[in-house]
Amino acid sequence: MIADLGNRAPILNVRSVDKTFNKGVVALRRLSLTVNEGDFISLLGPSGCGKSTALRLIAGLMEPSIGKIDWTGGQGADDLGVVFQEPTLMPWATVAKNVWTPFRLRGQSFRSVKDRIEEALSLVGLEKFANAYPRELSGGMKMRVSIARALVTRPRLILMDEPFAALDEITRQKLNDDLLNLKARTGATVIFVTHSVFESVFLSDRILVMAARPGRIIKEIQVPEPYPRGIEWRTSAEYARIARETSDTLHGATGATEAAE
Ligand SMILES: Nc1ncnc2c1ncn2[C@@H]1O[C@H](COP(=O)(O)OP(=O)(O)OP(=O)(O)O)[C@@H](O)[C@H]1O
Repeated sequence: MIADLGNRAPILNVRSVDKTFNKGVVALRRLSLTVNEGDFISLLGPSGCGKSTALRLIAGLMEPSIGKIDWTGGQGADDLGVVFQEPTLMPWATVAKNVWTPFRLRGQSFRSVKDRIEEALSLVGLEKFANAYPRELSGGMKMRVSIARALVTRPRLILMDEPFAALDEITRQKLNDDLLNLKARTGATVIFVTHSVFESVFLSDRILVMAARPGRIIKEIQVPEPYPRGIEWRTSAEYARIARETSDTLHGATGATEAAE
């Protein structure tokens, strides 16, 4: 996995997508976004604004009611990696066997992809835990296994749905640092769903702030700070300024929604 951040070709286009569920719940209205190779995009918004629905549509797990999603990747498991809030590991299988899952589902033997599994575990710093079982791991380590499982096929796009929300603050910051290191090493393109203003400003180069009822993007905030980012970025005046702007946008939107009720 060699980083090639010079290439910023568009790989995904979401074009004016609406998603309406049965009983008329409009989960998303006119969602449009373009994802370029190497982007780190956060979808930030309050509960119920359609973040998970947007990810599920992009993952092809459901169809838009209106609009179109153009994806230059194929439909195969190779092109998309998905990480959920819960690590969803199989408790009876070792770490390595859990990471093997996307290949196993395609009928590829463990032995034939052993190198790829080792590579993915090394990317998340768990190479020494290949033979451990999930019950032996901390919450943060379990999440790393889940990330390794998403990376093992070297996907073109990684979708992460609040992956660190259930972790304590210190572990969460550590995994944020590790995620950026991983991005630097692999050139990964990421769409990251979060409730956290601070996490979105630390990680992303673009933040799409969403509002609820109907779910929609209300503002795109650019974070022009170059990668790699570390503690200097987290404690800088510019980080604080963008976090403030993002927070104001989010609270303005929430206030508007509440006022409309
Ligand atoms: N399968 C479904 N059937 C009906 N309504 C749904 C379904 N899935 C989601 N919704 C509704 O669509 C809206 C958006 O839900 P979604 O889970 O995408 O929001 P979210 O921003 O990810 O929320 P959270 O941050 O709480 O996970 C909500 O009003 C939700 O109740």
